[in-house]
Amino acid sequence: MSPAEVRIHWSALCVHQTLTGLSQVGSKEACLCYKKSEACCPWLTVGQPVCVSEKPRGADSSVCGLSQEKQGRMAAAHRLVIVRHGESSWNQENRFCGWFDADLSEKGLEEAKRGAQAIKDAGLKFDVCYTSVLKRAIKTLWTIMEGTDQMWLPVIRTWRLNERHYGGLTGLNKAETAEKHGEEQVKIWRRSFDIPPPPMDKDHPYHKIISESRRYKDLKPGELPTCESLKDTIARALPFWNEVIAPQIKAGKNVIIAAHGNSLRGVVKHLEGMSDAAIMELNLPTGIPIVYELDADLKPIKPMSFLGDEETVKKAMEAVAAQGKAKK
Ligand SMILES: O=C(O)[C@@H](CO)OP(=O)(O)O
Repeated sequence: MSPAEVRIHWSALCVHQTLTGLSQVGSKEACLCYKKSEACCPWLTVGQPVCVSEKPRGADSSVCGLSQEKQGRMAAAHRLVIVRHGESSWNQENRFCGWFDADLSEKGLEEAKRGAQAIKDAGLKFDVCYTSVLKRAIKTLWTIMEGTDQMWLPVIRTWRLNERHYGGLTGLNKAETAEKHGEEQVKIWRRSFDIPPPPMDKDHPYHKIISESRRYKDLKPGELPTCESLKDTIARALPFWNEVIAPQIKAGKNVIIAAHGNSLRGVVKHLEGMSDAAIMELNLPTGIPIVYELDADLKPIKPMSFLGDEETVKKAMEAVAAQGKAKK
């Protein structure tokens, strides 16, 4: 067995589910796992053992460490921080939100404040901030800027980082929708890669407030969606990533993106080269900043790292996944 080359955060393993030995991962004493497919984790080689703990069982702790040479080879050229907004009032009510401009709940504001503190504690500084045109993401960003004393930074807002448009499901309770249509169908609507929810008709209660909002007046014909799959969301977010954000990162700017569960899942899928199947299982927690270390080509050199304790992150991800379950 060749020595483990990468120390990996266990929650990142659970996210990708492309590693063997996951049953051992819950324990702090977890040992070696192996990547089994090319689906994701570009920083790992298939068959390469990876260490999922500080001290793998039955192995010398030096097995975990990166050699000096490896550390040099894997040095990050850039760092990117992404953060999903804190809990919104519609997250709290468990309603499909999409392009509806729900505000942060009190808990969401507290989550954003904790996220700000974590960024401050990590000493992260930014040069430019990107967010959507929806207040739950904008306020999360403000809270982080305030809490880290960086309120002077430039902020670029774009509809291209908006949440995925939930079409006709907008405003519906997720658990009630699961009772009516089944949990499987709701999972398909929430997490499938290319199956969109039903479109939002003109007589939908939230059609006017969303589609006639002044913030979208400059969109070109055909750009204003009536519903979006994750694939559609990526298709409108990626041009902004490629044309605006990526060049800034490559120019050496420290970037933070405060956006939404699904627009950020799109960014993660793109960065990590995740398969359409693997992205289905990724649920991003609200308000917990995520740090990526990137090489010069903006490929991650290690798994995403959460600025939050493992247990909180795990629970928050599970809670997001469970939103689509029917009430018992
Ligand atoms: O309702 C929404 O807009 C999103 C994010 O809150 O939900 P989901 O996690 O179901 O994609």
